[in-house]
Amino acid sequence: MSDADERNTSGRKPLSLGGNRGGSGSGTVQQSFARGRSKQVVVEKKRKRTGGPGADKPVQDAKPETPQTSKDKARAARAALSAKAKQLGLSEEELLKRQQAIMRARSEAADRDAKRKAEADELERRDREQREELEKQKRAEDEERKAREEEAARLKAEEEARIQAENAAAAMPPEDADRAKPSRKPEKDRAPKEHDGDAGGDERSLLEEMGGRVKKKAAAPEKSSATRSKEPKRRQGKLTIQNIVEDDSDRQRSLASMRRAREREKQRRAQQGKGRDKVAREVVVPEHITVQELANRMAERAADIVKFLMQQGQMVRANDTLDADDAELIVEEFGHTVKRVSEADVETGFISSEDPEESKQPRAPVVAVMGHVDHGKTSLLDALRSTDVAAGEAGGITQHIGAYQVQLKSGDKITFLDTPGHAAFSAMRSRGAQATDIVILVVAADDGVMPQTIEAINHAKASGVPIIVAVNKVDKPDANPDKVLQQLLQYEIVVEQMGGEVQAIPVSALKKQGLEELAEAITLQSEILELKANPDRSAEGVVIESQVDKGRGPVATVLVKRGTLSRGQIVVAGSQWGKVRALVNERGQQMKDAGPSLPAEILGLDGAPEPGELFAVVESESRARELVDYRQRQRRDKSSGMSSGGASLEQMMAKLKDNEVQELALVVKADVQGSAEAISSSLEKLGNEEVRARVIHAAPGGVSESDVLLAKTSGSPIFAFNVRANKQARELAEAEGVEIRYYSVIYDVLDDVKNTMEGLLAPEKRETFIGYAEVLEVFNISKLGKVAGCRVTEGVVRRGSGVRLLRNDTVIHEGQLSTLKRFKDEVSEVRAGTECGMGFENYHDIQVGDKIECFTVEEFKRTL
Ligand SMILES: Nc1nc2c(ncn2[C@@H]2O[C@H](COP(=O)(O)OP(=O)(O)OP(=O)(O)O)[C@@H](O)[C@H]2O)c(=O)[nH]1
Repeated sequence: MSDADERNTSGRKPLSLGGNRGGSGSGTVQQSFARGRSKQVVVEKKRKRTGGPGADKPVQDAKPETPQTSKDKARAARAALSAKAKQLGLSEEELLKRQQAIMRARSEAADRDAKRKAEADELERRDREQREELEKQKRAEDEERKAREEEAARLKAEEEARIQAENAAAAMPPEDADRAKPSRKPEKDRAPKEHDGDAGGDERSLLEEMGGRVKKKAAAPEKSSATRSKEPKRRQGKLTIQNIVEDDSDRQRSLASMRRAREREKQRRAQQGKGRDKVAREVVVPEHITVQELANRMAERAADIVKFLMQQGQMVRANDTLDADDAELIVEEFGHTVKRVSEADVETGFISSEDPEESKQPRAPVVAVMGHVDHGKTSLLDALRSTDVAAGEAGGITQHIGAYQVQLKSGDKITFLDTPGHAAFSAMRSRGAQATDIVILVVAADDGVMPQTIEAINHAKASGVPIIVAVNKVDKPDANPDKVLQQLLQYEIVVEQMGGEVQAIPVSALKKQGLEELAEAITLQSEILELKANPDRSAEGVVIESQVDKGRGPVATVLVKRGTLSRGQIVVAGSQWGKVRALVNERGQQMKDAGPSLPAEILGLDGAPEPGELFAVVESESRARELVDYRQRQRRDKSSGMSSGGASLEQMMAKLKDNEVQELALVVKADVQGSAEAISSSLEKLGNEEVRARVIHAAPGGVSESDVLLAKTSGSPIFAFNVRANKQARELAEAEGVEIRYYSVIYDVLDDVKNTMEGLLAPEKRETFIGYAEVLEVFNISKLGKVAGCRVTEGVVRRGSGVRLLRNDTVIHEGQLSTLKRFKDEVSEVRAGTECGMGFENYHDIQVGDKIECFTVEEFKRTL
């Protein structure tokens, strides 16, 4: 040790383990040189680094240390070691060994860690290499596959091109075929490219496109199979003609499936389309519409509507009419939208607005002659016209309206309407008043004011038409004109003679007295009224009368109110229309045209219009048809009112239960429209709250087959007034069991119907009391139920008679006496003071002490 210390002082590194214990071992070795020379060399042995931080320190510190500091440190370390050994109770040796052992263990742990890390790095590297290898491989495979596909497509295209070229060559002359071959090839070459491009899109888009092109469709499955599995890849790999054939068979299957897909798509679109239409449809709903028509407009089935309404409790048929509200509900229920319109819009412009004042010219007054029966209306008109119309009238009653124009001596013209005087014609009279400017009220001086005189006054007043009173028959000895004028006061007709404004002219139609004065009065009145009309426009007016003439067909007597009616014009009158074939005046003369206030018969209509209806010239046939169709529809709806319009189950039940009112349906045919109307209005006035007549059809003309059919369906007889049934109608009526009754007097029609209706009246029931019985005992008899053992206390009891069971003087049952026994025998009657057994029909709650009242009921026929 001391040697070492000496050498150290000479600057040599000491060879000691102790001083360099931390990181390296060092010592001196004898190095021999040539020729026996030797040298002491200090050898320092570096220890391997250990992982521990404590272990590093001495090594790091060792380098920059000078030998002096190192020595000091070694000393310090030794001192610390000995201090620590002392502290732990160990010798320095032991502590040193322990520390060496710890160092070794640390070094070994560090080695293990390093080894593990190296292994992990190695594994990662190998894995990466493997992945790279795989990717490389995959890329190579992809390239190979692509190349194969292109090759396959090329071969196929070539094959197809070849086949087509062969076909073309077969079809063409040889030189054309040669030319065609190269030109078609590039086209075919392009085809697979198109494939590739399309294949980029997905399969669904192909289906939706529905191209229907075979090539496109063929590409889809091929591509999809190639991307989906490896199997087709293998198949494609072995590309032979066989392979292409197999591809063809694939294509066949694909086509079939595409077709199915196309069908499915079609269906889906159809359904979608349907749904869309349903929502989009706007349904025009007029005021009335049949179920069928509504179904058509909604593009639904009528049966579906019927079914729907049935579910709602309404029983309708396809031909039944629904009102707009019902139709709207249905339309909305079926998922459509509603557009309500008024069909009446068609009427707009039929009657035009007022003409400008400057276009108007004076016109003749239209005068209606009204009054009570036989007060001399016709005679007065005759006198005014100097023609005898009254002579030709059957039974002396004017059965239809007439219109005539007369020219006075002064040149003034007056149009007269001869309205009938019978009460049945009141409706028509009211129309006459509507068409008139002045009413001449004929009152017979010997008879005075009568019921129909009053009616005429009321009509005239209601329509605001001024009245001129003609006090007729002043020639008669018992004539009292003043009395007539006084009577009229009651009805607010104050004549001039009485200080009023109404003109009253005493006349005698028979003696032709006072006629001029009457004409003057009319002229004066019309001057006051300033009657004017525009003659230079299309004609409008009113139908006065109509009939179906055997030879001439439908004839309508019209009064032109403004404009001028000419032959050849198209006229709509009520619900009839036609081209004016002829215009005839009251004398039977043909006219070319008819101006304002002129009455004329027009021929050429397709039916007889209703009196009082307005007529007008229209510009075209189509316009006429449109109007007439609408009006006829309106009439049909009106006449079928009850049966159509949606009879609900409730209504049906109510109708069945409600037998209180009986209706007698009737069909009336008459010689002229006026008679038909008169009869139907008179008939409808008949009846009471229990029974009434309903005229379902009243028209002029003979009885036709259609009338018979109508009567048959409504279960009605036909009342033919002054007309006959044709042969076919007669035969049909016989076959169908329809009764046709012929009449020539209106009263007979009314009487007959009245009698029939009386037959429909429920007979009157009169009850007669016949006896009382008292219940003494009640027996239960198995077959009969409860039977009362009674004693008849008053009168007589009869089997089958009506009975009332009274308990404490209260009626608790009313019914029929079904059992009446004396001992064990059934008897028909039992008299007072006798005991008997009594049983009720369907009633068994009888108690001892009850009273039984017996009565009979008699029925009496009722009259209206
Ligand atoms: N003495 C006399 N008799 C008259 C006069 N006017 C009419 N008569 C008679 O009275 C009767 C009835 O006359 P019509 O002209 O038919 O009477 P109407 O009011 O037209 O009768 P209807 O058409 O049935 O409503 C006839 O017999 C006439 O001869 C008259 O001024 N003096």
